Amino acid sequence: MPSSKAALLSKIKNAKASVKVAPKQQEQVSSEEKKKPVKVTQNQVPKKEDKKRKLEVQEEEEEEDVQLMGADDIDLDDFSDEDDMGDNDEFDEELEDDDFFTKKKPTTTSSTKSNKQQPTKKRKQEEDEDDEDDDEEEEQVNKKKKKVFSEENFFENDEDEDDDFSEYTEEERKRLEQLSGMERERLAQIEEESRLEMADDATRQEKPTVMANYLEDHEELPEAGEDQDIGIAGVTEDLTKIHERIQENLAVLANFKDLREDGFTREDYLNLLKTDLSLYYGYNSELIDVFASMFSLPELIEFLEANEKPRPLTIRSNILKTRRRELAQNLINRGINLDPLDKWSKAGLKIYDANVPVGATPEYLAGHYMLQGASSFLPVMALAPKENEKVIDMAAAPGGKTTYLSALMKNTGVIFANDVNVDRTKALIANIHRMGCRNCIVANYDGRDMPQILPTKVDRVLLDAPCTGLGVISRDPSIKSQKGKKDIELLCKLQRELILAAIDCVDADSETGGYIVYSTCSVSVDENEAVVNYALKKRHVKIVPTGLQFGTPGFIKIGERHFDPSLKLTMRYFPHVHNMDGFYVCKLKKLKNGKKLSEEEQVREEKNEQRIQKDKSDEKNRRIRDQKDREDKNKKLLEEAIKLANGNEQAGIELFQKRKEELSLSRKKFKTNKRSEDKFRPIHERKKSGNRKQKGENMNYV
Ligand SMILES: C[S@@+](CC[C@H](N)C(=O)[O-])C[C@H]1O[C@@H](n2cnc3c(N)ncnc32)[C@H](O)[C@@H]1O
Repeated sequence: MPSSKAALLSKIKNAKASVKVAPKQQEQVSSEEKKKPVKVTQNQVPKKEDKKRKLEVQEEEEEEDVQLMGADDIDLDDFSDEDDMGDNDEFDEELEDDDFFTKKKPTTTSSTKSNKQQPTKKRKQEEDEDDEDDDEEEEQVNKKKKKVFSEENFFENDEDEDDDFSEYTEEERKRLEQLSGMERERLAQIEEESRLEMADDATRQEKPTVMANYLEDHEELPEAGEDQDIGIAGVTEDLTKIHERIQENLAVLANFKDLREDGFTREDYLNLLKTDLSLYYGYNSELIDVFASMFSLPELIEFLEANEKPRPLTIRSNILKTRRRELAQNLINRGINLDPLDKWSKAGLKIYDANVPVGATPEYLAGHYMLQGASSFLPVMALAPKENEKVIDMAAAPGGKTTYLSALMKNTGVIFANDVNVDRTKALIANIHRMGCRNCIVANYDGRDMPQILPTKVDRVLLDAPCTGLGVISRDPSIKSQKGKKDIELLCKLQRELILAAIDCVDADSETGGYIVYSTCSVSVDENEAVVNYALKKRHVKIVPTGLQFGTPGFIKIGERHFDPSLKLTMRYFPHVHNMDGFYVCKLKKLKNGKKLSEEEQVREEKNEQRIQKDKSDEKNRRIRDQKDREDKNKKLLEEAIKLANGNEQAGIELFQKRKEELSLSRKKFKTNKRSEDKFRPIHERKKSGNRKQKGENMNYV
């Protein structure tokens, strides 16, 4: 340490002493109290013994909790499926002798709760480690401090001095008393300056050197959206190093003003971060861009991390064939370790582990359940079809949602289960049969054509649209590298066309329904909010609440893009927030049949309508005029005929009628001649003469 700094610190010690402890107070402190351990300040670590005791108490309490909630004592009412059964009397009656109430689940179930126990142990271990860390840290801090002050040779024998300045030698106290107020102020100022200087030193020492380190190993910084070689040409750096750089970069971006390295912009750091994220997690740069535009940086990391872990395995019990508690019991007997899915579902079961393949049990083959991700329940619950309704599942294969719709409708009404992919309709048909659904008609059309094909409008439509699958990356990691902006673009065009078709299939005047649910298993805004926003502009629909108990509201603003405020009624589900597949659910109510036009289209349409009306009235006036002309002509002819009959009215009328017949005959002859001539003339000329003929007819008509 430079000697000037040592001198400065020595002054500070004196100043601290003078400011902190007034001589009078000092006298009041008994010698015994002086020997007491220094009081614990905010930054100090609590004593190990206290911490240990606290942990023991905490652990005892948690053990009690775990015992109370132990696997053997699971409340079997949790398996009730009454809600989903609706008012179906057959299922509503309680099973009085249901041994589910008395039987305990096999002890293997305890692993279902081991999640609850684990944290306690883990926490204790962590706390112990923390304790050790804290102690080590404390020791190190003390060592450092001792070192600093021993350099000053000031309080070198006083181990506690830097924790508290309450103990001073007689000599020091005398010196303190001699200090004038001004000196104290001056020294306080010096202390402050020195403190700032030291803080600055510390910051400088801790400042991460992300960019400098990167440029030591690389020729230049990565450009925005640049994909780095990974796998094929070999990973350019080891992942640990990339991970460390990600952490440091995040720290810099979180405190950019203080931690940035000179000469680098925020954008440089962001580009490097995105490149590192795509290398570390194995995404193409386009997808990282898509996600980075949706989440804050810490949330982006959480999302990417969540995609690395599997989601819980869930099944949906089929109330057309069984009750959930019955199914649960049967599966437990087969060694499957499960629990009710959650409060919000009366049909779902969460599987922890199984000794048998869950997709091949006799119960599965008999259609007692469907293997289905928890988030796939949600669009069907939002659509909430009623018994005896007409419903379309526009993109239905392999039928997870169709079969749920069928169960909620208790096999009544009709479901048009459609899918454009003929191979996938085979799986759809198989599932419909296995699950005992008798109200489904399977169709194989492009959903966009359905409004024209279906003979009738329906009460509700589910459009579980084809999408990029950006919400189910943990199930299919190939999405990370294989999907990009082009896929999003193509799919959102199809999604827009499908959503309009779905709306056009619904009867706005349906007495029980008039609803459309749009869902995807993608998290991208383009495939979700942007599609619904488009539909709001094109059709007479409004967004209504989904009726789902949880979820994150849809985006109404992202970057520069703004959507209709009602989009906050739509629901999003994220792997890192809800521990389920990423999903989007929007419920629409159809207000009026027909298209909704843009302002420009409306003006055009109105002008067109006015023109049609004008044409109609012109035609009417022309007819009246023609009629009047004919009457005038006839009157003139009759007068001429009477004149020719020398005033004999009767003879004049006869002459007039004869003349009319002659005119009529000559007109017929003219027509026939024209037609036979026409046969030998080219079509375009015939048309022309036809036009002329019409005009001529009008002129000759009497
Ligand atoms: C997300 S999957 C549907 C999953 C299904 N709803 C379920 O729960 O089992 C999307 C489906 O849309 C189908 N599809 C794609 N384009 C379509 C179109 N133009 N019309 C109808 N279906 C389409 C795909 O074949 C695919 O089966």
